[in-house]
Amino acid sequence: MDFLREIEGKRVHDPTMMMTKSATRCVCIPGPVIVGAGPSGLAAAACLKQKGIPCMVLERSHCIASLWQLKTYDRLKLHLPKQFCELPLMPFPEGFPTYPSKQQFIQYLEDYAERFDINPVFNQSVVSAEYDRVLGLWRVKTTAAGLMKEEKTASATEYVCRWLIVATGENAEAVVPRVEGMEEFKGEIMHTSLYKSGGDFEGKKVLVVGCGNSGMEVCLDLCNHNASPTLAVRDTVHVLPREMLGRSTFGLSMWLLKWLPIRLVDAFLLIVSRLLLGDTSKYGLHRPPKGPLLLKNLSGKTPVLDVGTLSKIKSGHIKVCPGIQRLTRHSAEFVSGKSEQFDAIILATGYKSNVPYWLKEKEMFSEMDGLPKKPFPNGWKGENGLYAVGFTKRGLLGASMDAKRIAEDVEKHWKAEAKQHFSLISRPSSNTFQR
Ligand SMILES: Cc1cc2nc3c(=O)[nH]c(=O)nc-3n(C[C@H](O)[C@H](O)[C@H](O)COP(=O)(O)OP(=O)(O)OC[C@H]3O[C@@H](n4cnc5c(N)ncnc54)[C@H](O)[C@@H]3O)c2cc1C
Ligand SMILES: NC(=O)C1=CN([C@@H]2O[C@H](COP(=O)(O)OP(=O)(O)OC[C@H]3O[C@@H](n4cnc5c(N)ncnc54)[C@H](OP(=O)(O)O)[C@@H]3O)[C@@H](O)[C@H]2O)C=CC1
Ligand SMILES: O=C(O)C(=O)Cc1c[nH]c2ccccc12
Repeated sequence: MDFLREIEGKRVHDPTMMMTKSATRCVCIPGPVIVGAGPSGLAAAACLKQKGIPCMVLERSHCIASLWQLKTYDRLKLHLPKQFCELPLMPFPEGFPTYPSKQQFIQYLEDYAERFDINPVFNQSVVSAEYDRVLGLWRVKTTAAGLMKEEKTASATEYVCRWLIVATGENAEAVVPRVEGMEEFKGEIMHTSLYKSGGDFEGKKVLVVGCGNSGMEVCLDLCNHNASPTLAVRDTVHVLPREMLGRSTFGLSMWLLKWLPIRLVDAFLLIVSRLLLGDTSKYGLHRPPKGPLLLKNLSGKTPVLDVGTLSKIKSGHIKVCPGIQRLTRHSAEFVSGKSEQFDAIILATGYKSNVPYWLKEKEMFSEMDGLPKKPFPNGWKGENGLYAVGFTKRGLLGASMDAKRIAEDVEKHWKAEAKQHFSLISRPSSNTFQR
């Protein structure tokens, strides 16, 4: 990282330093700092690199794409066809199947980082980022992830930069709901981010809470490993077949949306789903009043793309129950008043952004959900060189769109500033300082 310049060692004016008597390293970055080395951060870095703009990527984990490498289950595949999941500037390898496996996707991301020579600084958790109006620069503070408290303070670093690109993702933290009686329950309670395989639950009765794509697929996986899953569904859900009429449901929807209003495309999706899947409400999966694409657009709620779970529900291998009321030592009581014994509980209750915890600038991101306040497609740009990549609720496709826009925008400023800099250094008088 030859473009780094350590501009300051000990910072005597730093209040934390005065308290801890330790040093905060301060590093000045000429280009943007990108927070997060997931697909979004990598895409932004690649687009910048292609334009000759250096950047620094900070990652709290020890590897790239930590969500995919560390927090997803073994049987996971992309559930949108590969052409909708490619990052900019580098297609998937020819031999990849339509729905690449998690391992294939991770390999692609590793190759992507190598191809664009992206070398994130690992084990760096960004704990605060603040715009310094006097300097006109961002101050991004990190601690070394995984260290003890004292060591963390000792290894604190402040990165100073002109542009800050937030790429920490919509899925940065697991949502773990409070359920009455949770501490009494004797079996294991695990969030899907820690779930790997149904093999760990063979022969067990498992309650899966939440029926998004994770909950539905985990039920199928449990079933395939001879466990007995029950799915707790507290609300309505759209289940669509992953494919219809020989095409991917997602691809077909995007194509139809070019010609037809969303209302009609939704009506079409519901008719075909009814023909292929039957009436899902017969099995406890009631559909929302709004159509699947309209609901996705308005609330970000992703329809479930069925990869075989529904047939296991129909055959009775997966049971469906209403939401949980409370837990006891060995059982769950549902809102219907019924209760049932379980050996383990898997919380498929989703994820949330962590931006409000560390970004001190409060204009761009909502404090409520940690997502940009401006609706799609305008959420990528904030004030004073602040950007967001991967917060569109439109998966990897949305992240790629953001990354390209951000790189184009930064390039404008980068060129303008380089020009200014050049004209300053090339002016004869600029060689001498006039006091
Ligand atoms: C199980 C699952 C399957 C999915 N499948 C698909 C799919 O098939 N197609 C699709 O389009 N989308 C899918 N998604 C959506 C998913 O959000 C994207 O695939 C993608 O991972 C988003 O990339 P990202 O870089 O924005 O976020 P992430 O992949 O979450 O990466 C963010 C990175 O930022 C790091 N980070 C977070 N906070 C900090 C901090 N404070 N300091 C430093 N680093 C930090 C994290 O460690 C992480 O490495 C899936 C999501 C899940 C959970
Ligand atoms: N193969 C693939 O490509 C896969 C992709 N994904 C993607 O990953 C992302 C995350 O998906 P997922 O992990 O399923 O999370 P989601 O946010 O999509 O779903 C969470 C589910 O948990 C329910 N829930 C939340 N809180 C509670 C609570 N307190 N009590 C009961 N139920 C609760 C929600 O219900 P409610 O609707 O009522 O809030 C919802 O059904 C999505 O974008 C998804 O599409 C996930 C798995 C596989
Ligand atoms: O996987 C996700 O959560 C996505 O955001 C991508 C996605 C999956 N299914 C969809 C249906 C409509 C729009 C986006 C998606």
